[in-house]
Amino acid sequence: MHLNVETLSLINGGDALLLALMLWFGTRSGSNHAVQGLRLRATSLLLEACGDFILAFDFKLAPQTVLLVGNTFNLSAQALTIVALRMVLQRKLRWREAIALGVGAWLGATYLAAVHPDYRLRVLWGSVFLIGMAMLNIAALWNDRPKHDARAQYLLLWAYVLAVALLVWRNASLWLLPTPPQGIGTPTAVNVVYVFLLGMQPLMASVGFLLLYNEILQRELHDLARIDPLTGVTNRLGLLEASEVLLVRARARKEPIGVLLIDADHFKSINDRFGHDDGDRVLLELVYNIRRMLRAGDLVGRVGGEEFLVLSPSVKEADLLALAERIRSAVERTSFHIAGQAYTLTVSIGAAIADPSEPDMMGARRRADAALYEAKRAGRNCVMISGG
Ligand SMILES: Nc1nc2c(ncn2[C@@H]2O[C@H](COP(=O)(O)OP(=O)(O)OP(=O)(O)O)[C@@H](O)[C@H]2O)c(=O)[nH]1
Repeated sequence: MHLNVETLSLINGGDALLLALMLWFGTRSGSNHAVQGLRLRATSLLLEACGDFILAFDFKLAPQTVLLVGNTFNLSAQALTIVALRMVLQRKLRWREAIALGVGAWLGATYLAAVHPDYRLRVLWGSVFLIGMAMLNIAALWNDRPKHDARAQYLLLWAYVLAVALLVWRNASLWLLPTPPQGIGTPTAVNVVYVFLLGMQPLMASVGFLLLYNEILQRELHDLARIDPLTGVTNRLGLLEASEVLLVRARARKEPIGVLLIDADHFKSINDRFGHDDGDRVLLELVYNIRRMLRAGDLVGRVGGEEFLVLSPSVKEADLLALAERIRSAVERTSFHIAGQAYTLTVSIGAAIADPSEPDMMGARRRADAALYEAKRAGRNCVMISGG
């Protein structure tokens, strides 16, 4: 079988076109920016396919047309991919940088083809800009990467690192070969390998994009399942998982964990007087007031309607009581604005200390519950700590 650059380009163009159509039709139902990113990627594949077809039929076209039009398609595709990837990752889009790199590459390649023809210099010029584009993608994938469950993100990152290596290899080969090719259409080993690997890039990058999209969706679902939709704090499931992590850490450090159970007093009367919507707003303000009193490592979660749990690692009893008192008094001093009127609210708090030797947090949670019950019985708006 004889595989030349034209045949490979025809196959590459067909692949890119098919991928573009699949990606376009497969993302028609969604509308979030990750989906818009995939659609932009489909558009860039379409442009890539056009560039490949130009190269496949270069024997029918004037060399200047091949160069000018082919480069326009390919560089636009690369620039769009930068923005598409950033859309999927929800990063700053960097349209300006993408366009500047594309235009810079095109102008230099055109000059080095029409005015001062030098194939090696032209490839070098183009490669510098393509490496710049790949670096923008690498930066998007590397910065703010999640600590866990980021396999697809790393995979795509390595694919771009390999693309940079391929460009370096191509240039090194061109400058070191005794008889370098005079154009990409010349059937040398370097050109064939380069075009072959370049042809795999639409498929690899598209699979990478889809894996990344799936990974981002999984992460969002994971977070959504652990966040209370009204207040934005951790829900019961999130608290359960976090308390296991905190307990493991507490055992390693041999330090206790403080537990606070905070319950709004007479919350039913707020709902009855002002309605559920205003009651929801009061809950949001209450959470804000609890959060602003916490230390960096503390965690607050919603365990029930108007009941919140605070986990405070590495605290002694006195510090925990001081924290509870700070929260109680902050809420008491706050004016909650409901229907244009200032309204005060109080909270009762039950506190308990979880010893790191305990098998789980359930015992401490029960003790905090009992202390909360005592606080309610004692007249509310106070803090009680479990005796053990
Ligand atoms: N607005 C709003 N109200 C809620 C929500 N979840 C629970 N509630 C209300 O919270 C109130 C809790 O009432 P109770 O359990 O009687 O407690 P309370 O009125 O705060 O009285 P004490 O706890 O005994 O001081 C009920 O009216 C619930 O409808 C919510 O998400 N939004």
